[in-house]
Amino acid sequence: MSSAPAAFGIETRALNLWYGDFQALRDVSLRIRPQLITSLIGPSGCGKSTLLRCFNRVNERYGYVRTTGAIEVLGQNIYAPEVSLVALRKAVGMVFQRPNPLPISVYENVVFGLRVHADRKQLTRAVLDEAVETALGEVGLWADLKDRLHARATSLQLEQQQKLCIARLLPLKPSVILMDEPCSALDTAGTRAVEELMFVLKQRFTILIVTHNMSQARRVSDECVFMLLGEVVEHTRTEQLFLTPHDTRTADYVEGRYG
Ligand SMILES: Nc1ncnc2c1ncn2[C@@H]1O[C@H](COP(=O)(O)OP(=O)(O)OP(=O)(O)O)[C@@H](O)[C@H]1O
Repeated sequence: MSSAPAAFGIETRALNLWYGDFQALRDVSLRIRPQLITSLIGPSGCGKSTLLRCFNRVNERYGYVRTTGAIEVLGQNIYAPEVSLVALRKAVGMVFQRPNPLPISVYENVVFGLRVHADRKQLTRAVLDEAVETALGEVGLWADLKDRLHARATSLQLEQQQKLCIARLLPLKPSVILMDEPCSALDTAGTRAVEELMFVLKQRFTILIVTHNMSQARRVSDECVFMLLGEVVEHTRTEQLFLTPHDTRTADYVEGRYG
């Protein structure tokens, strides 16, 4: 993926997606700005996760998925023949609902992506050590884990596991981080900790988060996208979407009248 400056972190035009005969996304045209947090909100089944998964082309693992329209990440068409899935997934990292560190050490989790993507000859012990210290430092885990780098990642607290899942994206220098309900397995303290981390990370990335939690969308996001039945109903500044939405369907949703 090229790193040329682009006005939008993600842009879609007339994006449609079908699971077999069922159309899950309808004519989605969106511009997601970099250095912001954008939340995708809407009732269950409206297509939030499907849309998120378009941006790293994960939906394609199902043979019965068909997509039309355009998707650009940092100005580059992600379906262009010269874009490999490996390069795309390096540029577009993803964090899931349940923390999913690999059942290996903390250290090996952080360098896993480098071992897959980077030239082996360049991966000296010093390079790997530095990558681990930097990535764990960026997510605020270094002080807690520097003496436990060889502990099994799955033995950490859930909050630490989720931060580790974010840390392991960073050595690959992504431009976009997708988060699908990243706090739904965490308690209040863990949720706050991950939200604070998102504020730090947004200075460098395009962050797109799916959340069911309206308070969280209000707390963390600069912009919100409200979806209904596979369509984008409204995309605007968070404050506006919650206080003075344009569309009555948005107002009904944020006021809790359905969904
Ligand atoms: N792999 C799949 N195969 C077939 N249909 C699917 C698949 N994944 C999702 N769908 C359908 O596509 C629609 C959108 O689902 P999606 O999970 O994207 O919605 P969502 O807004 O993220 O929902 P939730 O908030 O419940 O996670 C739903 O009707 C769902 O049943």
